[in-house]
Amino acid sequence: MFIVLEGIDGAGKSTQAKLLAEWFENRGYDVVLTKEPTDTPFGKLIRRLVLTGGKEGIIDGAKISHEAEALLFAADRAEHVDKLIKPSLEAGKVVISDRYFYSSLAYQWARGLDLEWLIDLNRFAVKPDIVFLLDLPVKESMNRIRSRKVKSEFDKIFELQRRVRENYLKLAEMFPEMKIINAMDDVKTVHNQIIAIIETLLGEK
Ligand SMILES: Nc1ncnc2c1ncn2[C@@H]1O[C@H](COP(=O)(O)OP(=O)(O)O)[C@@H](O)[C@H]1O
Ligand SMILES: Cc1cn([C@H]2C[C@H](O)[C@@H](COP(=O)(O)OP(=O)(O)O)O2)c(=O)[nH]c1=O
Repeated sequence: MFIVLEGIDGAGKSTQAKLLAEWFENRGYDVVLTKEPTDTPFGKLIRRLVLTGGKEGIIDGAKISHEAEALLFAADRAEHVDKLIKPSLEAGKVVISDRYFYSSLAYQWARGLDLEWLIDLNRFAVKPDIVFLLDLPVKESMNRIRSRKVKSEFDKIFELQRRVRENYLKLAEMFPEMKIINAMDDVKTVHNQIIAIIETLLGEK
């Protein structure tokens, strides 16, 4: 089974991914907990070129184009799918990924790129069985991760996150595997919402 967690920064994805992995492990499943951007050289390249502490990616004094950003995320994902996700699924493991191609659709679309081009670019990515979209107002997510962000960047980040949240909600209407979870609730309640859906899914398998 392949499960993905999506949502804006600070929505609770890594918290819920860990809890979900433990839930499966306690039931005897072999679990692979992973994330994008990855920790491979491709993911490290993205962190160095694109995610420079909340600032725009800069190479030799020039900003990286949004197209180049999208291609870097897709290259990291192609390696992720080929080297970890596909082999793990073929070995019968449960794969839980904190972010996947839906992040590229939501974020790179919010940067002004064409959604159809982004969907085409990511067509190689195997479809998950289910995607939990942890949805919450940007104000709440920003409160949760206040310490992570530079204050001067606050307004710019807020506006981008607002667009990203809207994009995710639009994507949830286009991709039936996406389930919207109210991430405003406490950690345990959000976990229980996720588990209820997983149990239904396991019952169907
Ligand atoms: N349901 C929740 N209610 C309140 N705080 C939460 C909740 N889930 C996570 N947090 C806290 O919010 C912060 C961001 O959570 P995290 O799981 O790292 O989000 P993400 O991986 O989506 O960026 C962390 O400090 C975490 O402990
Ligand atoms: C996977 C992915 C992430 N992102 C963005 C979302 C986040 O703001 C950022 C980094 O992801 P994040 O989950 O914050 O990773 P970390 O905390 O380990 O740095 O990258 C994209 O813009 N496109 C993508 O395809």
